[in-house]
Amino acid sequence: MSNHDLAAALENADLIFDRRSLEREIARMAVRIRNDYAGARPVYLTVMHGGLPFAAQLAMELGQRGLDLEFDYLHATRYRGATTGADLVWKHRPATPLRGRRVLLADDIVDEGHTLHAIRAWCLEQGAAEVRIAALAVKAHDRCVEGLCADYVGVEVPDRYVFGYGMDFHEQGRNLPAIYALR
Ligand SMILES: O=P(O)(O)OC[C@H]1O[C@H](OP(=O)(O)OP(=O)(O)O)[C@H](O)[C@@H]1O
Ligand SMILES: Nc1nc2[nH]cnc2c(=O)[nH]1
Repeated sequence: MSNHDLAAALENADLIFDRRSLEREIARMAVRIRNDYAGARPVYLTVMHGGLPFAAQLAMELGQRGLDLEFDYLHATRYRGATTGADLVWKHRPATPLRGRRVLLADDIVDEGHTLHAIRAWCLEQGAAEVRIAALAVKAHDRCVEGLCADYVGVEVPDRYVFGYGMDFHEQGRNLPAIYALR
């Protein structure tokens, strides 16, 4: 049994976005993305693990609107189950050649922005023609890396540790269909 009990965390957290409101925001985001990528077939990179539920939901909304995607994924982590960030560790890099391609990154959250900043830089080093970021959530504070800004954002979350809809509480709770913020 983990020291970090999910049931206790839920008791000590506020539900800030339920599934219906998140999926409504994802559908809105899909309309913008589909319009921006008309005639294109982007490489769609899911940032594991946290980006998985959001990336799946967004992909379906895009497919419904006629935008085809080339799927691949990567895993770069700096939290590794903890609630504060450290150095970024790459666990998997995408196999798809990125040279000359339009890349769309799908991740759950931009907090301090270090993760997506490094991932975007790596994609550009690989020769990507363009890299855009779709994030389910951005955290409201002024500690974000300069120059890192998501192109497509679902919701803004408070400056508290959040979990659910892909985001973990000590590697638990990723498949909760809502976002919670610890008090
Ligand atoms: O903006 P930052 O402060 O860099 O934090 C955001 C990153 O943190 C989380 O990943 P994490 O390192 O927890 O890996 P995980 O997706 O495997 O949980 C999240 O999925 C983002 O990728
Ligand atoms: N689960 C989770 N992961 C994060 N990575 C960066 N910030 C957060 C956060 O608030 N919650």
